[in-house]
Amino acid sequence: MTLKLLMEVSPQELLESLAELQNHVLGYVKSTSLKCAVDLGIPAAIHKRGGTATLADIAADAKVHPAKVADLRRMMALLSASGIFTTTAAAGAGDDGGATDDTAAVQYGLTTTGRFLVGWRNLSPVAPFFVNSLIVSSFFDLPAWLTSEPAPAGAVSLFEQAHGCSRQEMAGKDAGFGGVLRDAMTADSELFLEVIIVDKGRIFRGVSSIVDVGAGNGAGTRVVAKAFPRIKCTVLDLPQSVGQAAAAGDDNLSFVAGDMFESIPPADAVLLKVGTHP
Ligand SMILES: C[S@@+](CC[C@H](N)C(=O)[O-])C[C@H]1O[C@@H](n2cnc3c(N)ncnc32)[C@H](O)[C@@H]1O
Repeated sequence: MTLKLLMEVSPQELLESLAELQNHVLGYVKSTSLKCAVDLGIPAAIHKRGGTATLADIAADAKVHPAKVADLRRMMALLSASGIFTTTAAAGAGDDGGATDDTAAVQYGLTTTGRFLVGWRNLSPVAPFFVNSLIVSSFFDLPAWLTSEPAPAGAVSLFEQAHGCSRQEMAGKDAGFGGVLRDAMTADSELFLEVIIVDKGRIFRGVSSIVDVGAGNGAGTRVVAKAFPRIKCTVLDLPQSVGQAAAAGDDNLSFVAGDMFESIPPADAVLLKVGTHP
């Protein structure tokens, strides 16, 4: 088959196909590099410097070892080609016959996507969650999951099949995972509800009570409660999720521990949002 294919395709097509395959098998380098940039605070460093920074600035702020600045440049090039950072030639670069220190030759900035990783309501916590070893490793079980019989009581998620418990249960057992899950859910919910309020705020008109079903720690519900102080907001989630969050209620925000399949507190409207799903 391969020999026949080799005779059918042009050398150009062959090279393009091999490059495409490499792109796929190395796809994880893109997401792990993004997580690395977030872990090292690179988007925040660019933001703090007024929106642009040289490689030398970034290496200094991110405390990259001087011997590895060339590797940092490669990672920045990958993330620039992937739409996270912009690159522009720094003023004066290239005017000196190549004598310029090339760590100062390029200014890195943030694309619109990159800007969602910094500042108010930023989404940077979703990177350490989605690129967490427990989440990523569950995808190695995809062939077994696809070919196995569903459990009699309903489908078992890929995560459950790989780790023997749900993500919420894992969050209870592994504090590190619990932290990245909580932070990702909070960031996702807060931004999502802000967007809904800005873009579709009229849907809240005339509503005097809302119950947010499966609201986790209620981060998104809190955004609604703050924007509409006259709406009585209720968070409903399982006891293990409501737990400590319940202590942080507000005048128009309360928490109810319960199972949505048993009962849902009465309200004018029900909010059901599912986010941060791998
Ligand atoms: C993926 S999180 C979504 C949290 C939040 N709504 C968001 O979009 O970020 C799903 C939530 O549903 C909750 N949940 C799952 N089963 C539930 C049930 N039977 N009753 C109430 N909440 C439930 C989980 O505890 C978890 O907090």
